[in-house]
Amino acid sequence: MGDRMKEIVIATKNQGKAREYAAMFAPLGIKVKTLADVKDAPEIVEDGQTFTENALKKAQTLSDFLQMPVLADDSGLVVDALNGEPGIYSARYAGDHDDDKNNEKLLANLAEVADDKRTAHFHCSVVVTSPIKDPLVVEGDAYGKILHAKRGKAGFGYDPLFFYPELGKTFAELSQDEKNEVSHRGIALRKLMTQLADWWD
Ligand SMILES: O=c1nc[nH]c2c1ncn2[C@H]1C[C@H](O)[C@@H](COP(=O)(O)OP(=O)(O)OP(=O)(O)O)O1
Ligand SMILES: [Mg+2]
Repeated sequence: MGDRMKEIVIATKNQGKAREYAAMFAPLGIKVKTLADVKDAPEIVEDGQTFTENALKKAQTLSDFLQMPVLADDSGLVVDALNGEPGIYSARYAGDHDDDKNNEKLLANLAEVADDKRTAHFHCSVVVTSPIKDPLVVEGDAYGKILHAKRGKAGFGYDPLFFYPELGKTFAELSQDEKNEVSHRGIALRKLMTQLADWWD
């Protein structure tokens, strides 16, 4: 990592994501800032057709505004029995960023679906852009199953319904470090780390 890279700006309003990035960047001595720390940040409309398009738009909009490198994360839950829904619409599936309503709608739509058909994965596209360089793009996926009721209080979003078979727990039953070790976001960020220092300098 370049000597000057002590801080990274993430184009996110999601405090759950921000906590996860903060935990993963902390051991590297890198502090995380988010849209909450940026004054008069431009509005970003997530109208892409893919996670990666949306992440590119979030990052590029803010790095053009700040004239510095910016990271963005577009992520969501892809449910096989629902033809990939909610997918890129995960944040506004039922209510706009209403996790409880989103989880209720997911359970309702899966009510008739048998256990062995409740497979799903979380996807995460992470992009780093700059005003002058080609973007870095990485992705990660975590595979599991959707339960019939919530379990656990940690995490955010769909975590309480997402059962991760390898650990026999939902993502909401994992500590921050445990989740980062296996999550779509952790996988994507570890891929990014292998390229970020070269890109940054
Ligand atoms: O690890 C996760 N655990 C549980 N749920 C998750 C996770 N990762 C994404 N998700 C869900 C939450 C939200 O419903 C959507 C993300 O939507 P997404 O647009 O990427 O994020 P967002 O709008 O909350 O914040 P922002 O765009 O400002 O980064 O997928
Ligand atoms: Mg969003």
